[in-house]
Amino acid sequence: KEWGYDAHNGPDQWSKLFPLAKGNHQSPIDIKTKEAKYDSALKSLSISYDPTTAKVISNNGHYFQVQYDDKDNQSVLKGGPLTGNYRLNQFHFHWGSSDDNGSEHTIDGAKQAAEFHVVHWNSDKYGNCAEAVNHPDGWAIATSFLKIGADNPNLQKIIDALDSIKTKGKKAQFTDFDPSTLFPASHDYWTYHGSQTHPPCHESVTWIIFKDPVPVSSQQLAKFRSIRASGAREKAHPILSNHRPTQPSKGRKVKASFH
Ligand SMILES: NS(=O)(=O)c1ncc[nH]1
Ligand SMILES: [Zn+2]
Repeated sequence: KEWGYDAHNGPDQWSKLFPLAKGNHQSPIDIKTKEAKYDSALKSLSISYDPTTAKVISNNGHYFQVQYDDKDNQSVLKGGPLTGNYRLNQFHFHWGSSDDNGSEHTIDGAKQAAEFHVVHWNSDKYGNCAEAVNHPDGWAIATSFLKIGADNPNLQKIIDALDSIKTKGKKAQFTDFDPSTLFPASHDYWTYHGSQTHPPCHESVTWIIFKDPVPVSSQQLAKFRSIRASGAREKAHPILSNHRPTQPSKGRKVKASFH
């Protein structure tokens, strides 16, 4: 009985097996832009990725992800709300069953078509990504919203790889990809402390959410939905939607890097 996004194993059921899902610092949340306070102490973000550290694209049955070689600090995120080096480990996306929903975080209640998560871990303090997720300052996730518009050429290499990882458990070699090509031109961001957005839902994430969206065409996004939760020899079960609903903010303050 694996967690998922269907009625029988979806977000409302997760806390039965993963009690952290009922915590007070859960993600995603709704970003109320008028309540987000500008914080002049927030530094500018330093994003430095080596595209050759991209290694493998895989289908874990929940989404597809690209994993990076994180044996040293070749691809790191620093600055912003962060102290020290956060090493790039993987990226993935969340989407919905139609273009009018799909993001996990919302902006003043508005859902975006999809959401891009670039996962990093605190390599100054912890030995690896899995260890870091057990600590409040362990992870940092840089996030951009995808908005329906023109074809995004920076997504095409990913989309062209999806046919090779159609079913759960499949992997394929994938390199020479810089995730910052899917960040907006402006690095204005909101930041708050929260959790992984799916089990085990550890509250170890500094979220860094870019204000401006990046484009994706409806046709490109439709290809995401062809990825399957089912294995090669099982009945086809496309992942039409894999976003968690927003969680109570429980008094948490969202800070803004911009006026
Ligand atoms: N969606 S997320 O980036 O918060 C995540 N990745 C792995 C577990 N949870
Ligand atoms: Zn995610």
